[in-house]
Amino acid sequence: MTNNTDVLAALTKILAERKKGGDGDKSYVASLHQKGLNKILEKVGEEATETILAAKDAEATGDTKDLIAETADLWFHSLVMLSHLDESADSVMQELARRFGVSGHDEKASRSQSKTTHH
Ligand SMILES: N=c1c2ncn([C@@H]3O[C@H](COP(=O)(O)OP(=O)(O)OP(=O)(O)O)[C@@H](O)[C@H]3O)c2ncn1[C@@H]1O[C@H](COP(=O)(O)O)[C@@H](O)[C@H]1O
Repeated sequence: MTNNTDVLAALTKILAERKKGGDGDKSYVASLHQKGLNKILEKVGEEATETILAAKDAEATGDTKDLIAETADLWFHSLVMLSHLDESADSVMQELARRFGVSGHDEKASRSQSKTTHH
């Protein structure tokens, strides 16, 4: 795999295929779908915690190797979660594209403004 965007697209395709079917003994992703959403969410939570611990270690040691591996685990399991709910990375990329260039502070202010308008 040469291009980072290709990896995401290829992985998205494999994840969709695994969701349609697959032998849980041979495929980790198929086994997660068979175990169900709670198991997938448990993995997302576990990998999020491991990512946080790795980030603290990276700050202390300057070594980011484990941080990169744990973040990859977290992203991967988040993609399985999206796929389980018939969503994909593409929707998340579209949401990030929509937000692109809008300051986080401005976006938050517009959220509270629309809340007051609705009340
Ligand atoms: N990117 C990944 C990927 N990243 C992490 N993992 C797996 O995620 C699992 C989670 O790691 P853990 O250490 O938490 O595993 P564990 O302790 O055995 O898990 P539990 O028993 O506690 O649930 C490991 O088995 C890893 O191998 C992945 N498994 C698959 N992929 C991709 O998904 C594709 C489809 O995979 P299969 O469905 O297995 O063919 C592969 O070709 C890869 O591209």
